[in-house]
Amino acid sequence: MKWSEQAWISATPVYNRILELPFIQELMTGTLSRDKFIFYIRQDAVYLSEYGKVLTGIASKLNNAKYISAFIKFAGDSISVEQALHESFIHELKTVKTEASPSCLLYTSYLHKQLAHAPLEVALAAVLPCFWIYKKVGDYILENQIKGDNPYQSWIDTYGGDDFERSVSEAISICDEIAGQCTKAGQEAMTRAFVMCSKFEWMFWESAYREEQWKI
Ligand SMILES: Cc1ncc(CO)c(N)n1
Repeated sequence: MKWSEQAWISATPVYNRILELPFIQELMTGTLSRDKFIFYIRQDAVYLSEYGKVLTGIASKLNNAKYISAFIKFAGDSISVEQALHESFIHELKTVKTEASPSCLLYTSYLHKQLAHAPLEVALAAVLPCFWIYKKVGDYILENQIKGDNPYQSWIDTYGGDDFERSVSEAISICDEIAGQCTKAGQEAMTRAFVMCSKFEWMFWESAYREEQWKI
């Protein structure tokens, strides 16, 4: 079995809980409150700018030209997606700089920590849920939504469908090729990071629904 197949099996209970989240269910029906969605988009802008830096950092540690250009492209895409979503949902030109919520800070700090201190394959596994879970959630919504006026359709179309699919398959196959050169213990460490970041994806949406604030 490929590493990715086994990693997905390990993360499936978390993925199923993500689909049940009110944020995802209401995003699908279009009933999600605009305030909750805007809170999410602002936090996601913070997230994506850190995520782009982590992807660039991974690129700088890779040795294979094909992988390097893939990760540089992923980093560039994360910036353009952020800009496009920001423009379509937050129309004001100047937005106040958003402070990361506790969940957003936890997730981005974990990614930076893997990049700084973990073996490269573990950092790779840590960024994979960002691709794979979004793709699965985007497809789930596209398949189950009742077509009509959904104010969040451009978000759904960004992650469901074919364009994002190519990047996701490429990220999965790079992880599999690198996992193939790792020991069993190395692959297990990859899976732990993959499951951990899948939990952070759950936390990110769950915290956006609550418009999570700092308690102090
Ligand atoms: C929190 C989060 N994870 C993954 C993605 C997809 O890139 C995103 N936009 N935001």
